[in-house]
Formats: sequence, C-alpha cells, structure tokens
Amino acid sequence: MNTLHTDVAVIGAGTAGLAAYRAARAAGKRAVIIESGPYGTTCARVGCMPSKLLIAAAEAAHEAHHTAPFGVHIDGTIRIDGHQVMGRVKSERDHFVSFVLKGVENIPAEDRLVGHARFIDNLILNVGEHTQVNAHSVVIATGSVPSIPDAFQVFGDCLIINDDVFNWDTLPKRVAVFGPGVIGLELGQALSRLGVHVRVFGARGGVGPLTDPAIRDYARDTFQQAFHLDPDATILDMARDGDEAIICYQASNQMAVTERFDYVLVATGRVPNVKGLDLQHTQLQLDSKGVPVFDPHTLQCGRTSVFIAGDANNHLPLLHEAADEGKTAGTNAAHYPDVKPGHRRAPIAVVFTDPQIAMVGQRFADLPANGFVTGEVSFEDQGRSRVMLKNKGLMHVYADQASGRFLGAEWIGPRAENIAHTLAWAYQQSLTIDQMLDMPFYHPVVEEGLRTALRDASAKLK
Ligand SMILES: Cc1cc2nc3c(=O)[nH]c(=O)nc-3n(C[C@H](O)[C@H](O)[C@H](O)COP(=O)(O)OP(=O)(O)OC[C@H]3O[C@@H](n4cnc5c(N)ncnc54)[C@H](O)[C@@H]3O)c2cc1C
Ligand SMILES: NC(=O)c1ccc[n+]([C@@H]2O[C@H](COP(=O)([O-])OP(=O)(O)OC[C@H]3O[C@@H](n4cnc5c(N)ncnc54)[C@H](O)[C@@H]3O)[C@@H](O)[C@H]2O)c1
Repeated sequence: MNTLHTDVAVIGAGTAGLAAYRAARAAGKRAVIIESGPYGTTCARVGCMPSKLLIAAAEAAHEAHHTAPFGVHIDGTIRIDGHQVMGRVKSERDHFVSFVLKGVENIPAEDRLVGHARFIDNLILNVGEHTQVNAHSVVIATGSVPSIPDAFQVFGDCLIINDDVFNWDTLPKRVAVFGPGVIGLELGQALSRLGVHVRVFGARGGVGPLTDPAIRDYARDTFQQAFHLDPDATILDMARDGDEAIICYQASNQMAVTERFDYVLVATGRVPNVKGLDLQHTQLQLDSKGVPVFDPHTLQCGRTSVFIAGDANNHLPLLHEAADEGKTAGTNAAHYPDVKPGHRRAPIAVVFTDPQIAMVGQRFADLPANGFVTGEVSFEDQGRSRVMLKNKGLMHVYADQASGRFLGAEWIGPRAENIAHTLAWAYQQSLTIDQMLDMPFYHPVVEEGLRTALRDASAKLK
C-alpha cells in the first residue's frame, strides 16, 4: 500500500468535490481528489442534464399534438421514434459530460486517485487496496443514492432508477413510477408525453416539493388531467411475472385494477451516500441516519477538520448548492482551523414539469402560523399566458405583515423558471412588496401575473 500525505483530501469528484478540490488548490494547499465511480458528475451523467433532454423531446411531442386550437393543423401522423429520442438524449448528455471530463483531465494526474475511499480514522483514508492518504483536512462530497424500500425488490430487474432511464436505447411501452416527487413528476410526465403508458403512484399525498396545500392541490388536479397520478395510492399487490412487473392498485372508483409494466421506476427520495465510508472509525458525531452532524454555514463536522458538502449532507440537494458548498468546504478545509461561513444565496427550486413548479425564499411550511399575508394570482385569465395557451397555474406570494417584506412564494405556472429568478433576486435583497411593485413590468408578459399577486399582497398588507 502506497502512503500519501496531503493538506486536503476530497472524497468524490462530483460537482461539490470538484469545487472543493479547486478551492483548496486556489488557497495554495496540496489537495487530492478521490473517485470510485465514473467521472462526469451525477448532474451531467444521470441527473439534471439528461432529464432536461428527455423533457425537451417530450415538449416537442406535446406541442406537435396541440397546435389545433391555434388553427394550425398537422394532418400527417406525428411519429415518435424512441431510438432517435434516446439517441439525442445520450449524445447530448455525452457532450455535456465531455466538458466535465476536460476539467477533470486538467487536474494533475498525481492529485487524482481512483478507488473507493474509507476512513481509518478522522484524517486517514484507505483508497481501494492501493493507497493510504494522510490528510490535514478531509471533505466528504460523496453525493446521494436513491432510497429504495425493500418491498420493490420483488420486481427484480424490472425495478429501475433514474440512471437506468438514460441508458435505454429506445422507449419502453409501459412504466410505473413510484414517488411523485421531483424526479417522478419530471420523468413520469416526459415519458407520458412521449407515448409511454405511465402510472405515477405516491404515498402521503405529496406533489413535487410543494408545501402550500392550495398550490399542491391545484398541481395535483392539473397533472391528473394529463396523466395517471395518484399521490396517495393504495397498492394492493406487487409481483413479477416473466419479463413483466404486475401491480394491482385501487383506482379512483375504488375498483381494483391490475396492470403489467416493462419497468418500475422507483423515485421515492434520495439519501446521503455515506454508508460505505466506515464513518464508525472516526470520532465524528453521526445523526440518526448515520450522517455526520455539521454546521450548514461552514460545513464543518463538529470541531474537526472534516467537512461535508453537496448531496452528501442532504441539506439542499441541488446543483448550484453543491457547487457553492464545495467551494466553502474546500476553502475552510484549506484554512482550518480558520473556518468561516460560506456564501449562501436565496433559496430557489424549479421543477421542469409543464406547467413548471417553483419555490423561492421561505417555504409555506416554514412560515410562522400568523403574521404574514398571502397574495394570489391565477394564470388562467392572465393575458400573455392565454395568448400562448399556457394559462394553467396558481401562485402564492407571502409577505411579512409587520415590515411588508417579501418572504417567499410557491407556485405552478408558465415560465416559472424565469419568474423564480426575479423573485429570488428580490428575496436576496430583502425587498418589500411595494419596492417590488416599483420595478418595471413589460406588457404583455407572464410577469404581469406576478404583479397581480404582489398587488393582492400589497392590498392585504394595508
Ligand atoms: C434525475 C435527477 C435530476 C436532477 N435534476 C436537477 C436539476 O434540474 N437541477 C438541480 O439543481 N439539481 C438537480 N438534481 C440534483 C443534482 O444532480 C445534485 O444535487 C448534484 O449533482 C449533487 O452533486 P454532488 O457533488 O453532491 O454529488 P455527485 O455529483 O453525485 O458526486 C458524488 C461523487 O462521489 C463519488 N463517491 C461516492 N462515494 C465515494 C467513495 N467512498 N470514494 C470515492 N468516491 C466516492 C461518486 O462516485 C460520485 O462521483 C437532479 C438529480 C437527479 C438524480
Ligand atoms: N428540477 C430539479 O431541481 C431536480 C430534479 C430532479 C431531482 N432533484 C433533486 O433530487 C432529489 C430527490 O428527488 P426524488 O424525486 O427522488 O425525491 P423527493 O423527495 O422529491 O420525492 C420522493 C417522493 O416519493 C414519495 N414516496 C416515498 N415513499 C414512497 C412509496 N413507498 N411509494 C410511493 N411514493 C413514495 C414521497 O412522498 C415523495 O413524494 C430532490 O429532492 C431534488 O433535490 C432536483
């Protein structure tokens, strides 16, 4: 076994790990980055980018099927070629992965270790069977893995996760999706629009990340008009027969329905990927799920020189947060014991369904019971949205009664990915509702809908 001494050892070459490595090097320290799987990051290989590519194909199919209300008729057949759909998803995905790989190749070879990292103690790691790393500081950036309830193992190799979807050579005929969270809604709707027979089953009534009951109910009703979605499904039986998965569930009319599927996509949440790290060999304090207890501002685990960033800490499992956290963890690892809070941006989350879902600032669930008002707008009669035939949506903006400050928003509606940024920038600047209303709104744009919600909040504040 080789022995290697370094200032900072980073475990995981995903988005957070690469940012941590670069930050430690920028601070003038010796650093190594350890990776056990394929280079390329979860986001580019099996996450953000391939899912958005599949959604783009689905949107093209959907638009082609919905031109008639404009008086535009496609009289020939609209043909979805599953091989070509998956061909583009994979080739464009590879293009995005190649950018990441170029960045990895620019890291000096002696700084890149390949193998599974395990803790021997707080600051000693074994990498595979070949190298022992002695570090002054360690950054854990091992990402997350799907959490799959045992009951689904009955489906054998019909059980798949998001990674498997992006390996398909063509589209299957029938897919059951468990979990109407972010992944289940995005992929379920996309597959349905591409002609796949889709059933989405949930537990406990959740729809995406929404916490405002009125918005959640509106989203549920909207998606239910487009594809089969039961957020609180009663599953009567699950079995495997030959090449097929069999699911017996209670339909909305209370009748038992049995259907056969090619695949069962389990998207029931993700958990920090820390199990194989042998954390029991460290002195780190672990929470009830075995994840190191850490400070969300500095990412430091207790008072040690171990830091944890990105999906591995499950604090804000999103791409831009992983990048920010990696930078903070890498900088603090390099400067330990001089540890400082990193930059935190306004909370923002977007789900790339149609209509899109977005959340900015404080979630409805985190607001106090009293002391705030809710401004509302429906996009059903909103001018620009009606023009485009995208007039589905409901938005709530929350404002602090005492100060008039914008607190947050949850909504489903057109162009939410863009409006979310306007709102996140306002939140980060601590603007009041009236200050936001002093800003320009062009005509006719979807943002005029946001203005209606802000005016409603402003009236309620008075
Ligand atoms: C289907 C899907 C769609 C998504 N879409 C979006 C989106 O649209 N927008 C958004 O903001 N976020 C999205 N996300 C979330 C986003 O992809 C993640 O938040 C982000 O990729 C996390 O980066 P990370 O660096 O923490 O983890 P990763 O990129 O997963 O990196 C972790 C790395 O650690 C390595 N590793 C693990 N254990 C060890 C070990 N013991 N030794 C050595 N190496 C190890 C792994 O092999 C991996 O390469 C999506 C996720 C999924 C799954
Ligand atoms: N657009 C984006 O930013 C984007 C896209 C995809 C993923 N992500 C990230 O990935 C994370 C994980 O996504 P996810 O969708 O796996 O998790 P999630 O937590 O968003 O959703 C999991 C869903 O599964 C349901 N569920 C749990 N157990 C179930 C069961 N036994 N049967 C049926 N349903 C069950 C839950 O009630 C919930 O609705 C997200 O939190 C997000 O951070 C982000």
